[in-house]
Amino acid sequence: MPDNAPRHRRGIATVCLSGTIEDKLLAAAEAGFDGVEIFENDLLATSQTPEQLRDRCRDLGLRIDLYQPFRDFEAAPPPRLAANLRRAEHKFDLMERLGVDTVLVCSSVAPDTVDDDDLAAEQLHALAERAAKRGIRIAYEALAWGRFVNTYSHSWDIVARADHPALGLCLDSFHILSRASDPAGIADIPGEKLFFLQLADAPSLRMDPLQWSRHHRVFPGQGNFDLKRFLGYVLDAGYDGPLSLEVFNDVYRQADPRCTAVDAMRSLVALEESVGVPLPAPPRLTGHAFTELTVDEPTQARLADTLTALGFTLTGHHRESPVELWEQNAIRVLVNRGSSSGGGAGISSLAVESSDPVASARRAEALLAPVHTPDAAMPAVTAPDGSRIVFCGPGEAWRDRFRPSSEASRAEGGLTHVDHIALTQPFDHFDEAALFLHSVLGLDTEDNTEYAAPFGLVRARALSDPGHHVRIALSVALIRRGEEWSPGVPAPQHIAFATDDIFTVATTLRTAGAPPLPIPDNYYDDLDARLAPLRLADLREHHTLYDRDNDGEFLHLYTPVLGDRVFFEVCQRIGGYLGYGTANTPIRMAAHRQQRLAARSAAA
Ligand SMILES: O=C(O)c1ccc(O)c(O)c1
Ligand SMILES: [Mg+2]
Repeated sequence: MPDNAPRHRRGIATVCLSGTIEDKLLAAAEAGFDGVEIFENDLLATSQTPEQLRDRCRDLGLRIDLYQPFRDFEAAPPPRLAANLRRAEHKFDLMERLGVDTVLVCSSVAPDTVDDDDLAAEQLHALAERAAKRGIRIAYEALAWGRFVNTYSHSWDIVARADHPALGLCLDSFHILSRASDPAGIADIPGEKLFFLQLADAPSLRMDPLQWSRHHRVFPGQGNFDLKRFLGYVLDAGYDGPLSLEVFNDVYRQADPRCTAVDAMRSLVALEESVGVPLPAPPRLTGHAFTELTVDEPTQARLADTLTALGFTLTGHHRESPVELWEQNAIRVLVNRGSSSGGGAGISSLAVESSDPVASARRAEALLAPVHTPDAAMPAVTAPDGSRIVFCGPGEAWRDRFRPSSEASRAEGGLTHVDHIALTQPFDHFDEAALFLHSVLGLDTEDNTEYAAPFGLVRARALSDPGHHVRIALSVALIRRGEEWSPGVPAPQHIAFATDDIFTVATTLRTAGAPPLPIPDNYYDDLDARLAPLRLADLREHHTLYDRDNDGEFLHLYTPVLGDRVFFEVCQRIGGYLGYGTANTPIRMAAHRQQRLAARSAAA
């Protein structure tokens, strides 16, 4: 898209959003969409008349861009054509009342569909002829699982054959990319024959396309499809209709539609950027400026003890708020003695060093992130999990807010910098959070795994800036956790500190009376069998976990959980290892569980 071209209108299908059509329309409008695709089931379930819906959309500033879907029309056995046309006329009546001029006809899936392109073209021509009389257009879409028509090139062949001005194509990125069709041919289709464009991404899965499509679609940028390339061909063809999102997804079906709509809009803005619509570029990130923990009264002493044992020093007090600054080399932990949001302690802010905090905030704003600028030099945004991300400039201006402690200089312990921050996401916000970090901060996904943990399946996705200065590891339960098994347990979070000498850190911890989280012998026996690390005895002695890949090694240990949710990791990267030791996470979880039970029975 050239810079000065009017931008494409932005749309969303009601099927993307949870709730009834009233909730969906409001959410779409509030997120700034220009139009909607009305999914038939949403219309059937409302008591509003089509005229009322039309007026509601108009009042909300939404154009109804598409009515969908109309199924099993083309290449029906000829005796059924009359009934199909009658069915269509009913829908045309409805569309007139709604004030929508384009209907999506998806390729037939009926078992008795006839394998005959001439018949398909002839029937679609008859449909278009009737539609044209009423000012209606037919957008024909090849479903990836269509009985005979399941590729865009096949659908284009039939549309070209039918040759009617009221008949064109609906292209849906899912159907095209899920079958690994080459989208390059789209550029050769005349733009005026592209009536509608539906955009969806999806994770790579080996799965029947229908199941994949109906349950696992995600918004652009949240999956593995190359939508930038796809959209490039569509725009090259001269398409000038709306960019409309059509995502069938089990999580979004039950999530707050207002969050989903904002997430959806963010995905579209980011996709537009990838095809040349300008946004403020993401400034370079150079590290974690500070991380703030909000801690309740009962947990404060334990946190102070743990930080001390890890080699931190209390170096300052906030001039206005009950916030302490703890430091060690390039690590700054803020301890906010305000009331935590539950669970004893929680990461309330994550501050990154940006080469241009004001530009970071401008980009965030363009991507619909809630921006707070109580201090223009240090703007902040709220992430989907509710935590704050603060953009700090290179000059450490934030330090002015702290009165240095008289008792302490900055310690020079064995921990050097923040390696990563790990945040368990609320069930409904995982894909949204990953897209947020990717688009707003410019982080890229570098690790995507799933594993079976003691309390269920976990999906983990780590994102990092290109220089590996800011790494954020997200995880989520794959299936919503039952409350009975884990009543009120808040999502765990941890900060991982880097060291060049993990065994010395472990020894220091033990000497300080705060030994690392115990790891069972079974783990080390297996480690010996699998990887036979050179320093197995040291690993075992120091309760240090181990991982290795082709590029290097990873050694890591953990503290117990403080309160119910926060703990620390200490890790040492050797060579070019870029992972997070994710394979060891179930071991760590079981060990934390054991420690929690032991603490509980000691208290009883
Ligand atoms: O899953 C379906 O049936 C369905 C319906 C309409 C669409 O546009 C689509 O892509 C899929
Ligand atoms: Mg579709």
